[in-house]
Amino acid sequence: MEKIKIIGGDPLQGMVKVSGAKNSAVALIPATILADSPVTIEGLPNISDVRILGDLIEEIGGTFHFDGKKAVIDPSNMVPMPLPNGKVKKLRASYYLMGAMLGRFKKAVVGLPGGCHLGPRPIDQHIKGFEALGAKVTNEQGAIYLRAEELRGARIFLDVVSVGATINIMLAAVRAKGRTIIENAAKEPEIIDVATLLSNMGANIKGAGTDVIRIDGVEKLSGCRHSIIPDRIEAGTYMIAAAAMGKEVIIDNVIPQHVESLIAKLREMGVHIETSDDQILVSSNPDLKAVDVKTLVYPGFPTDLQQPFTSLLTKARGTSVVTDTIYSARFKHIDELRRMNANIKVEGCSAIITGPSQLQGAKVKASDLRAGAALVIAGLMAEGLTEIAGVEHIDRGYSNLVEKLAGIGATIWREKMTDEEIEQVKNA
Ligand SMILES: CC(=O)N[C@H]1[C@@H](OP(=O)(O)OP(=O)(O)OC[C@H]2O[C@@H](n3ccc(=O)[nH]c3=O)[C@H](O)[C@@H]2O)O[C@H](CO)[C@@H](O)[C@@H]1O
Ligand SMILES: C=C(OP(=O)(O)O)C(=O)O
Repeated sequence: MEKIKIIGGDPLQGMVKVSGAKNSAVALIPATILADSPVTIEGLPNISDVRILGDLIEEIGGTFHFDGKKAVIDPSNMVPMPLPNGKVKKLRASYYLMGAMLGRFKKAVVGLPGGCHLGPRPIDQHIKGFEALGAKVTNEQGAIYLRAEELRGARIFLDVVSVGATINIMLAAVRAKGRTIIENAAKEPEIIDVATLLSNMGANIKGAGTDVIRIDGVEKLSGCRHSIIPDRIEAGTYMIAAAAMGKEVIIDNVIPQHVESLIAKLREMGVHIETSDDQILVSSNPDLKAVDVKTLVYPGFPTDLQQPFTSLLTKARGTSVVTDTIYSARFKHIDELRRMNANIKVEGCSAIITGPSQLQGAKVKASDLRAGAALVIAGLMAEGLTEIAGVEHIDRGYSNLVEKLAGIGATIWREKMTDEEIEQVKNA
């Protein structure tokens, strides 16, 4: 086990390159199950979620050759091997194996997924979609059993706007007989990316990126080449780090339109931002203003940036209120920020931050992926040494985070934890 160490206070300057989007990658890889020949995906992030999905692809008989950026996946010899336990518990997106295996084999057994603990994360809308397409779905001892004689297109209205359910239903529907219409669909850019891959494989999908998606089932999907979109959450994380400590930082390989809600909030705080086709320049201002933020579905402010943004707000003058309407309990980072001298209280689904506070280095623990990002940003701002445990959460979603931040001037490194430290963290 490793920890991240940061000596805070260094100004950030230079260019940081964003990797491919985690939340696309983890759907694109399972989507390849639906093809009958090899698929090449370029620009994948080198994160543990991707590597674990690669292992799962191999567990069901596929091949996954990954060089840290490009993966060649051959689905031709895959079989509907049950995956009730094991690696499926290590990430959230293993739920996409349900839709993809159901779509190809008309049956699947997949354990309930893991991923970040953000309060309840039901998958009832995924199951409602599979059932509407004709699958019988049961939950037996924590694994979902899916079976269908045949899949038939259906009209499905999602009760809640869900990224995972929208993509999973698309995966199950692309090879179903007839037309599927998903209403109240999620509109995140990752959904368009997955629809683009499926279309290049031969699927017939219209409307991805709007709240009505129409899919006309086809019999066969074939291999192709696909280039993934940049990670808007990783880009946002570096933009927030730059707003916290940056002289002038250029975020490279970003689609500025994907982070418009963040750009608007940073400008409201007084941060200077310039955008071009695929870069964003962020220059900070020592006197930042407090702002209120509410997380919403895309194109609203993303819940995945709520935690890192909260760290930044400790530096702003006045009182900020951050409300998470997607995950009302996504506040496990707050106690750790308080340990670092932040003045924050949580009321219901809101965090109330009073600033500015000069954060102080401390030993803290990341409880989940974006809590980890929040603590890294806090460590960059803090006086003295911060030590962050729980690095395995950060490794789920950030490719070379330490190297990228060191490359723009941060004093940050990884170190092996001693047995005693591992014990202390486990018991905390
Ligand atoms: C792998 C991946 O892409 N993860 C992202 C995805 O997660 P995920 O796809 O799991 O999140 P959803 O969009 O499904 O969840 C949105 C909301 O709907 C609720 N819900 C969802 C499904 C369901 O069947 N029933 C239900 O009630 C959830 O509890 C949550 O309150 O979108 C989240 C919201 O943008 C992001 O935080 C995650 O980073
Ligand atoms: C919540 C997240 O991931 P996951 O859904 O994979 O747990 C995230 O990326 O912030």
